Amino acid sequence: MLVVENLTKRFGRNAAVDSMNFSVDRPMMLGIIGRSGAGKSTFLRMMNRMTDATQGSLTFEGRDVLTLRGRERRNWQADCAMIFQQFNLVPRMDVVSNVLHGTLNRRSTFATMFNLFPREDIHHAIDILERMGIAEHAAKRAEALSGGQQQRVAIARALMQDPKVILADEPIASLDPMNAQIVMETLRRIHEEDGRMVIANLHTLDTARRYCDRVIGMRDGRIVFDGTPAQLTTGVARDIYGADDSFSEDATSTEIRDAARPALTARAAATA
Ligand SMILES: Nc1ncnc2c1ncn2[C@@H]1O[C@H](COP(=O)(O)OP(=O)(O)OP(=O)(O)O)[C@@H](O)[C@H]1O
Repeated sequence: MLVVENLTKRFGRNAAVDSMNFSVDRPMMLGIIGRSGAGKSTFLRMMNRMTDATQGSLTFEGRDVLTLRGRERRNWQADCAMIFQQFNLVPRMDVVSNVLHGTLNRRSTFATMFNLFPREDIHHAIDILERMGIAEHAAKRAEALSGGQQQRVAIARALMQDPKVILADEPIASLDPMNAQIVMETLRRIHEEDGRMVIANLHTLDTARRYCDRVIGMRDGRIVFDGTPAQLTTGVARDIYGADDSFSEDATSTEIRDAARPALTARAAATA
């Protein structure tokens, strides 16, 4: 279904992604972990065609993604929706209009200029917001919502595209543990109920273990681990994060715990 071969992205002499190879044969929840700068975002951006690869190939259901041009490329970007750490909503725009912006690629310039949305799209947007548990906020400005609610609006906007794949670039890195859990459960539910593939860059081991079917570990642009959550032992994690014997699982945890002992993220651990 997804085949990645020798995928490489160089920025000058630096290989952000270095000969990445893996394949996925069914829709699943795939987590990509690794310390800051490992190449996780660059991979998602190549898959979504926001960044061009230097070499290699990526095919999805037989579609040669990296060679798509024009309308075909835009169609792929609709099939492959992306959500981001900072939500990327229009803060002063109401929630339902933000969600409706997920249909932009199939609307005319005229309709876009005057913010005209077909009635059925508006109903569909509200149905999706209901599914996300935030329909009562539909008329509020996006900036009035909490981070967790804003991320669910961003997921709703992605679902408006009816994508085959959702790419989530550190979707919970800006959220408190409670909201992080709600957002991860939402992504898991979208995978299980709709059969969509979810690929999520994650900073925390326990999140990857808990929600993903398979985990890829990256270090310096290379895949250094590819396996099940059960195979992701502390020793393996130490390899991925490049930490020494003092590496502690706690340092990569977002578990809800005593507020007096806030959990450090892996990013914090890696840069500490
Ligand atoms: N536009 C760019 N120009 C130059 N170098 C870049 C660019 N984008 C990324 N890089 C470099 O590529 C490498 C991988 O970056 P990338 O953002 O993919 O890592 P990451 O694992 O997603 O890290 P983070 O978790 O901090 O986002 C880093 O060394 C980064 O500095």
